[in-house]
Amino acid sequence: MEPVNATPAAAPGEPLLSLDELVVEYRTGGRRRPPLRVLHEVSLEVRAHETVGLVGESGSGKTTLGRAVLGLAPVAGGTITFAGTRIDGLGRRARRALSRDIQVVFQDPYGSLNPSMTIGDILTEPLTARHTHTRRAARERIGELLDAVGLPADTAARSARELSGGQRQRVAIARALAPGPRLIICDEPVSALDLSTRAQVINLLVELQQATGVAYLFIAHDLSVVGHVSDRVAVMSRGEIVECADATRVTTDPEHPYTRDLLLAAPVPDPARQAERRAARHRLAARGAPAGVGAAGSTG
Ligand SMILES: Nc1ncnc2c1ncn2[C@@H]1O[C@H](COP(=O)(O)OP(=O)(O)OP(=O)(O)O)[C@@H](O)[C@H]1O
Repeated sequence: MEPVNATPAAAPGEPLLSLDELVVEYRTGGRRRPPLRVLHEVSLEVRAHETVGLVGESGSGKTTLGRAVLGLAPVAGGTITFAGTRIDGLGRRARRALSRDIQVVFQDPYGSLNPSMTIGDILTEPLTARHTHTRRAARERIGELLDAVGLPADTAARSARELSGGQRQRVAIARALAPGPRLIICDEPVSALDLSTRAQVINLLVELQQATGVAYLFIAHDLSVVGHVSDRVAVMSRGEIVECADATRVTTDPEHPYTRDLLLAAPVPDPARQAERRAARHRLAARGAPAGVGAAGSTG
């Protein structure tokens, strides 16, 4: 049987994930055309037990950064280190072993769960795949996981298509938690949910972190959501991190003009600020961001 933890544990505050001058390039037009550079020498650290928010306009490279950590994007330069071990360029087997430590929750709760499987089977897979649990132990663990994410035990017998978006996202979180990871990449985990469900799922993620000590890399385009859950926030624009600091600082006293525009573009009830907000959204649009960036499900 393989060891329960493939990499040594890190104490709270110690570096867990480190990106050092990471470059990602996609080959889009065959060998003749130069590759498309999507991440430009990005450096970022996630410490054990902390949440780092990654915010930026659509197309800035946030998902690509998460995919690079998961070994799913082509790294053309720099390094990725997890708990002291270099993980860029790992072979398939080592990458599979690492999947115990690094998990992911995607945005789309409708696309990320196989509708032809029961929730029990979906949760059994990560528990038995590496022989860490017998089927019987897995059944017990599934009960605990469902309870931890606030779902009744009989959810195990249901299929994903019988569940709401919020319930599905809870299952996706339970699946990510199943192997006992030390880092979960949350890629826009609440963007597809309605406002009240968003708050519930965010609170759940915060509670689970307090209970398990898991670290999050929390990717979103909405600075208010990211600021709420994160210890530190990194702001990404056009494949570069333009600002990275304490979450309160970034959301109340940002240094970079781009971060200030992200904040200003967020929806506010105060009509006196609407003109300011429109101007910020125009500036963001001029940089290539869509008009909705920074505005959580809002208009005007
Ligand atoms: N497989 C791919 N092949 C070529 N280009 C890609 C690929 N994946 C992403 N890109 C490009 O990389 C850039 C960054 O995309 P990415 O999805 O990382 O941005 P994002 O900040 O996560 O955006 P969003 O918030 O819309 O998800 C975009 O220009 C995108 O078109």
